[in-house]
Amino acid sequence: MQFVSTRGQAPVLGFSDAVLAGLASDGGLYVPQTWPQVGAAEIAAFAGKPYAEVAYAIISRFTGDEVAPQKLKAILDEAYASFRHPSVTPLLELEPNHFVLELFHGPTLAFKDVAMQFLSRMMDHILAERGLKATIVGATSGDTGSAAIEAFRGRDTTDIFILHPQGRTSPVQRLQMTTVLDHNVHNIALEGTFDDCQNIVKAMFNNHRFRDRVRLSGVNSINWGRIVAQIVYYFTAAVSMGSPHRKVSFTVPTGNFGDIFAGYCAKAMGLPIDRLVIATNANDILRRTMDTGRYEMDGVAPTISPSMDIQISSNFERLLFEGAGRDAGAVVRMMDGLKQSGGFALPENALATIRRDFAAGTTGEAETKATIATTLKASGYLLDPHTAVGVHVARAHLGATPMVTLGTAHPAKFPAAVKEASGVDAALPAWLADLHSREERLAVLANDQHAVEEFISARTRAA
Ligand SMILES: Cc1ncc(COP(=O)(O)O)c(C=O)c1O
Ligand SMILES: N[C@@H](CCOP(=O)(O)O)C(=O)O
Repeated sequence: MQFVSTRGQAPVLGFSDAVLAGLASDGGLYVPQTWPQVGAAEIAAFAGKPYAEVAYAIISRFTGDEVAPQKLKAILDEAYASFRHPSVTPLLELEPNHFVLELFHGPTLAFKDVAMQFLSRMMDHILAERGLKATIVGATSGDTGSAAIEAFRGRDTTDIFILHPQGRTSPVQRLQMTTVLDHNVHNIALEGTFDDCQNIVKAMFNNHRFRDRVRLSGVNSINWGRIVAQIVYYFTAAVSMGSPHRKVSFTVPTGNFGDIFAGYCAKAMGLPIDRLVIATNANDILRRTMDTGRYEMDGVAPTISPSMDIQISSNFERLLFEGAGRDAGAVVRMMDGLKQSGGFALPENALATIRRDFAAGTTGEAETKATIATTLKASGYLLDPHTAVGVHVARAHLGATPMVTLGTAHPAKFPAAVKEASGVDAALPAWLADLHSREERLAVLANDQHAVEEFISARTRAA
């Protein structure tokens, strides 16, 4: 399997090189050259299989012969043994025809663990085989950072540097990152927003001298290695709802568009998905884009679902590439518009294609809190604020087709918001119970690419 950049100028790469590259050298994102297909009989046969086995069936289509079958199986078995639920990503019925796919049974209580537990082992394997070390960078609004740090901590092949927006994550999210004191873990609290963190990460990738000198690699969902692992749970969820004989819709609390793009990939591979519903919080750039056909930035407002406080939704570029008929030139024009004037109009063909597969809705702050409270009262189920954004939007899109809302985080990651909405204290699990008394280590840096590069250069072992 080969991977091409959405901007058409970077070299075509195999799986391992695409994973190590993270962002393509032309600033684009890697996507598979073609979509491998999974036939109806094979989908049906996934029923009742262990999660790691389904993961192998999906992911091996992308790794091809680059990773030996036994090695890939071992990586997946180990990755999903770290989950505290035997199904890994269990599905429960919230109300008639509406289900929640719980993606938060991994070590850091958010859906990011599903991909990160795989990616860290895969990168470790690729680097060890080549006798290399890499510098991992990531931008986080809270969950990617903790999942990445947990997955990469203590590894010899990598040093990891995570940028989070100072004061804009929940305290639990921050502590899950800053209390990990392993020698290869470095936390940077940036004086800026998540978008600033992500801009600096992308700018470091586009500084080719720096990128090559420290052997830069990324763990945000710009890395194809993240997306590929997130495709799997769309298959397991749909199969347990009766696919391929029955269509299923998904509502996805959305920020950087990685999670919902994985749903699009599953559909492109043959999974009978009806609608993919984008659920945004008050930072509703994607819902507005769907309504108006223009992607227009207008500032980020802090919300009680902070992991989705995003304006520059990186993976939307992958969808634009697909929607525009894989016209890399059109993608470059749109991304230039974003850089120069903070917005762009979608070409008509792209908008029509995207509207065929996707719908969108927004949940405001008051509605998020009300959804947490009313859901608890009606069904005894405690939602985290991100999943609540999804549940509220999903309810407006319920129909004959079963709807699955992705449960992206555990409520205990956002105790203040959950308590305010429901009166309930969401307790951390035993392995995190002493989180608030652990020692913290972090560096506060200005929103300045040069300062971040100097910080990394002085500490990485990969240079
Ligand atoms: C809890 C939670 N929900 C939803 C999202 C949005 O997911 P994505 O960025 O893949 O759209 C995030 C962050 O990515 C998150 O941490
Ligand atoms: N919400 C994310 C933001 C980064 O998203 P990613 O999926 O691209 O890594 C977070 O929790 O950090």
